[in-house]
Amino acid sequence: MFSPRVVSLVPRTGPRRFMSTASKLTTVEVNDKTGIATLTMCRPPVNGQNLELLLDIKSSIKEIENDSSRGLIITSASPKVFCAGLDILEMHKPDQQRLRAVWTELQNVWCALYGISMPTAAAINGHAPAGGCLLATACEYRVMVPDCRIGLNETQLGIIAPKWLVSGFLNILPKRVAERALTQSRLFTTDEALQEGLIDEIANSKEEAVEKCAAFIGTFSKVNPVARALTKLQFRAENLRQFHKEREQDVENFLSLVNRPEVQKGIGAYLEGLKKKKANKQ
Ligand SMILES: CC/C=C\C/C=C\CCCC/C=C/C(=O)SCCNC(=O)CCNC(=O)[C@H](O)C(C)(C)COP(=O)(O)OP(=O)(O)OC[C@H]1O[C@@H](n2cnc3c(N)ncnc32)[C@H](O)[C@@H]1OP(=O)(O)O
Repeated sequence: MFSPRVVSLVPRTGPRRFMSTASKLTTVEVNDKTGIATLTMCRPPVNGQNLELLLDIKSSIKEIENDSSRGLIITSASPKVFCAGLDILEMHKPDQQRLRAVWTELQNVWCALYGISMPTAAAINGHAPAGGCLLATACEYRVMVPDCRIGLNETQLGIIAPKWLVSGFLNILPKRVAERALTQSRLFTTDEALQEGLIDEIANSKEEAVEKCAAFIGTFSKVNPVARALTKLQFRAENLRQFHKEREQDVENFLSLVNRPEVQKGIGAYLEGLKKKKANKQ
């Protein structure tokens, strides 16, 4: 199902690049000068998080961690979308084993990104609903391009974002704003996200967003890395501990929720809506 990764190292002069996986759903590029790794999601058209993309993101995060990079920037190869969240096709009339694996891998990706000790930043070069927002809020810093949307819109699909999924969001936003946003399925525009503190900066292009993320990571150059890492993990330990306690039950909750007839109906209607949108564009 998932082919072994092929790692090809290009010369150490100039930026070093290693293609993460044989399937190429993500790439990892390490800048030799700064030591910062950029993980790019490359599953057109919208980086829908299917099982293979999730496995690939997880492997790339682990690869970056093992390579002892100075920091991690996550971004997307798609021109308009950072990540559209879970691939809705994985949830519609699902294969049960695969659905279980999808949710388990979403948990694994979150856990790997949220709990990594090195500095992390998201260069949000397009829309970031649901699972896209999850990735961005697992990072320590967010830079977003104009005229895009970010947020947790699960209730719109009739599903409930569990506590661990909301914890990154809650690290950033006041509880009151987070509660209202989740219950309203609110997708913040770039300007609103900046105003509320959901993102830290706006950049005019993906390149500028990556540069700003690198500058953020650079601010730690004079900080003791072990002290930094332990401090970060101290802030995140309680959410991670709670997650590990509940992760198995969370998989069962997810399966039972997604399999409910009314939720299946809602997901089907949502998919139809996405298709109609495309037809209206043509
Ligand atoms: C106690 C708790 C118990 C249990 C917990 C249970 C559940 C919790 C689960 C919650 C976790 C996470 C959930 C999710 O991530 S659900 C996914 C939510 N995502 C969305 O709603 C985004 C939908 N997409 C969009 O809004 C737009 O596509 C987007 C991203 C703004 C881009 O717009 P645009 O550039 O105009 O592109 P199109 O809309 O034309 O889309 C192009 C193409 O992609 C298809 N597509 C888009 N999004 C998805 C997706 N998420 N999955 C699959 N496919 C997607 C779209 O249909 C088009 O396809 P086509 O074939 O028509 O070209």
